[in-house]
Amino acid sequence: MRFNYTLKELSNLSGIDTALLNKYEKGERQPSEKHLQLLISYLKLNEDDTKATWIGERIYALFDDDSRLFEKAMQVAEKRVKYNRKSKTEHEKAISSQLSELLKECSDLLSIWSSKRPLNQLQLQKMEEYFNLNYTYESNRIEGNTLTLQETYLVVNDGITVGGKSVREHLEAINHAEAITYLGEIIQNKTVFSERVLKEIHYLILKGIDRENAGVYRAIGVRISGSTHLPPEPYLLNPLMEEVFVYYKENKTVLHPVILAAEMHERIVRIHPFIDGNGRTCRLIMNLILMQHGYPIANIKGELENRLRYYNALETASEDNKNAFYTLIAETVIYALKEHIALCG
Ligand SMILES: Nc1ncnc2c1ncn2[C@@H]1O[C@H](COP(=O)(O)OP(=O)(O)OP(=O)(O)O)[C@@H](O)[C@H]1O
Repeated sequence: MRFNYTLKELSNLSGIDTALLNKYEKGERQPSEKHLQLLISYLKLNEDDTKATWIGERIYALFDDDSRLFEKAMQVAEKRVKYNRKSKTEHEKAISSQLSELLKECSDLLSIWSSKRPLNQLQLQKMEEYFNLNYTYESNRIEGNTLTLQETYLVVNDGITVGGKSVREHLEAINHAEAITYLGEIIQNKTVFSERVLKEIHYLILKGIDRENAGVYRAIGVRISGSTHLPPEPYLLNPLMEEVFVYYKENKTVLHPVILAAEMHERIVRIHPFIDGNGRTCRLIMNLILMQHGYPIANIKGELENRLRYYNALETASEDNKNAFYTLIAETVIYALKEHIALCG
């Protein structure tokens, strides 16, 4: 990498230490992603070419002379990239006529629900409290939390400690409720959904439970209990998650919002970027996208039959058949809309 400034000048501009800049220039060290971005902007480098060279160097350093491992890893990466680049037409192919009907029903019910609004402030607040609490209860129930709906209410609303239940279970209820409030703030502030937002939501989920891993991608391999799907190795997380957000950017105005929400849930949970809390975080992401489009929270129920349907749909989705997962989410959205409409009379 050649600089058109003296090291001192560039250091003053970019805030990068001169000794480090010296090593970057001599090729003795690779810049971090943050430094690379700074260098691209201050040196006015071609972003794509510079990033491609940088990634190439990192891959080379990672595999060194192990060409067998290199080829295998490249195949995995290529498969992922192809998967992420699926076009709208391919999505449409995955949508059965029955699912198209369900999506139409979602849109029609949304129009009815939108025409019922605005409700008076108190009515809206009461409804939100009711649905948000149910959502916290069910989402945590999927994850294995044993607090009942009533207990969840007491913990979240009255700060009451329930005898015989662990501190962790209490924190999970409080954290999830807080994460829903955060979704509301994102929508109100019109914050764009990004990787930073994803990590902030995850941070809220694990806050006070696992300080080290809250809001941070995992550094070790994970397995999903009961699933044959093997999430990617940690060194692939950053590029894969970057792809997910490229996908989001490219498709957010193209796909039906219910499909977009389901896709983002499925794509992120398949990568399983966090050590724990992936399910709850992905369900929150899905709901953030739905809410951004005016839909109410889609609450996947935690009772056994429904939980199994949810897991099975994710398992077949990881084998590239997403119809069952899309259908589950569309039906959950329809149920939520009908509940909301019924409550408004
Ligand atoms: N076959 C599968 N492929 C991809 N993801 C799956 C599969 N089966 C289950 N999952 C997802 O993985 C989640 C479990 O991951 P993890 O334990 O990190 O999340 P959690 O939030 O702690 O728990 P939970 O998701 O049960 O609330 C499930 O909730 C579901 O969303």
